[in-house]
Amino acid sequence: MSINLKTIYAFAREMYPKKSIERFQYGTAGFRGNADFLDSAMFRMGVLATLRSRVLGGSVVGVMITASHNPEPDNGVKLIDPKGEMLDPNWEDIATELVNVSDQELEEQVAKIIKENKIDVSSQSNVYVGMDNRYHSPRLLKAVSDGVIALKGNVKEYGIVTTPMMHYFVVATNSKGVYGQATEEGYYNKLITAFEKIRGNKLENDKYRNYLLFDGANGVGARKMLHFIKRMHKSLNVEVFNKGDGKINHECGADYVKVQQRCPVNMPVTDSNVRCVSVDGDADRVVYFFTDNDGIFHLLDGDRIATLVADYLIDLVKSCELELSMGLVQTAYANGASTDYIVNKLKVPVSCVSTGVKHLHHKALEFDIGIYFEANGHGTIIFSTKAKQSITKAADLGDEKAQTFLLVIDLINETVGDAISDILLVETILHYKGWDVNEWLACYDDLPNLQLKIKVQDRNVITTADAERVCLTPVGLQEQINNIVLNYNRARSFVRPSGTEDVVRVYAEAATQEEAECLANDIGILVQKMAGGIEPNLVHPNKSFQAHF
Ligand SMILES: CC(=O)N[C@H]1[C@@H](OP(=O)(O)O)O[C@H](CO)[C@@H](O)[C@@H]1O
Ligand SMILES: [Mg+2]
Repeated sequence: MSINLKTIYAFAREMYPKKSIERFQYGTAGFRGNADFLDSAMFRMGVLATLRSRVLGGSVVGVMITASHNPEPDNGVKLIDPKGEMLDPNWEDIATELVNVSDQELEEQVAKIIKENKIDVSSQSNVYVGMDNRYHSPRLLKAVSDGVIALKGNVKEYGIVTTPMMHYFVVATNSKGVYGQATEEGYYNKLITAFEKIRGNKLENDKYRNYLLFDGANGVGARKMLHFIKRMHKSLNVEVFNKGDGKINHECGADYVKVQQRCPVNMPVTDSNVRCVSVDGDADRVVYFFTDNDGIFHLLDGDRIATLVADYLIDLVKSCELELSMGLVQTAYANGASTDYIVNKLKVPVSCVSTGVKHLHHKALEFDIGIYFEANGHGTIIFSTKAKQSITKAADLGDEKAQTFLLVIDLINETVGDAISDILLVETILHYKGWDVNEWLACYDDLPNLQLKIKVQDRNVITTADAERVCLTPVGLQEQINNIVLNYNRARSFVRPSGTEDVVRVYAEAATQEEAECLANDIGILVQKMAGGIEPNLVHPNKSFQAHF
């Protein structure tokens, strides 16, 4: 097979010309931005995925088209490496260069990647592509596929799927079916079979009620949840809201509920103490919430899920009498109270890494059982080969707890955070414990906290170290943050440039809600002053925070 690189240039010039002069950066989760300007980046990512697969001996590489929690006009693209991980960091740089060259330079740039990585262009290449349900996703999916075809790679289109489903399909194929069947039906079967076997026939237990309200964020998660419901024989009674008739993520979804700390729209949370969940636009994150007898909203976020899961897995390991190392990975956004609870009560070591699941996943690989969750609800659990082998051995010897443990592993999408798999896991644990939401909430008290977004001229003037907890530049900013934090009780604050939006994020937590709000306000004003804020009224001096989000 010979490849004429001129076809790439012709394609690019005629069908996918570069429309934007703005520099793209492969960020926390790939390229993101207004969908009108992404066609060329999509085509080029199709080209790159083909080359990446060739470098890796024809293993399947995935491409997911989604802008996750971003607003409706945005879209994005990220590549999935063969074991389900995010793209290799060296290739993130290659991707950034490829997306930013002009149409005229494209042919030469592709030739350079081929040469530098010693790619045999006649070798096999296999790329899977999937997309979320944004109206511009089909157009962008075609651009990715055309990129693969331009380099004579094989492309398989999965249509509308969640991000974690794409990761699952990639791993299932590359593991030659050991991880599961690489079809939508195979995915549902794997999770539902494990869930229903663990749950058995008794659907309610003590205070646990078999009833869940599900906010689908008008994204792909809603329609996939409906597929689950159809196949689940009522083992989980779920009602789905925000199914897709409104704008994606608009006043709903996991990001809205977590950041605004309030219920999503169009969800009748009238009964108190009913478990509710919100997933984000591509269903890789989930947060729980409920309103209590006084109508007060309570959030059970990624930190809560992580602690619930850790507690349950510690019990399973103990009852199977296994020697396995366990670690929990968080980011600086984790609530300080959750970290204290994990270290002091659960006695599990905690690591703090930079934002973005690729960092958490990487760290979690160091443990036999690595639990990782971002506070926003994005996370999963991964098990080492040693862990799986010793649990399987115990199960084969007839240990019933070990048999349950294997089913729990099957229920978890180890390839990446998966909102629906995480929900099924949380429901399994709450059902096992016989808990309602109040018992779960009572594990520890969250420190009040707040996030602000500040628009600045160039967010990259802020650089950080120590898992983003310390600002290196602008010089002097960190010292001033430290001084402000001293004015508040149990306080912590940090700032970092977002990797998915053109903003600087401010995080603040303190002993009381009022203190957290004042602290966020002080730090926000400081950032505006020292990092070139462009909308001075974003941080309102009277501490009314509505305007910031
Ligand atoms: C504070 C926050 O929630 N940040 C999110 C957000 O990243 P930023 O780099 O903060 O924009 O999107 C990422 C991708 O979905 C997610 O991994 C991360 O946790
Ligand atoms: Mg997402």
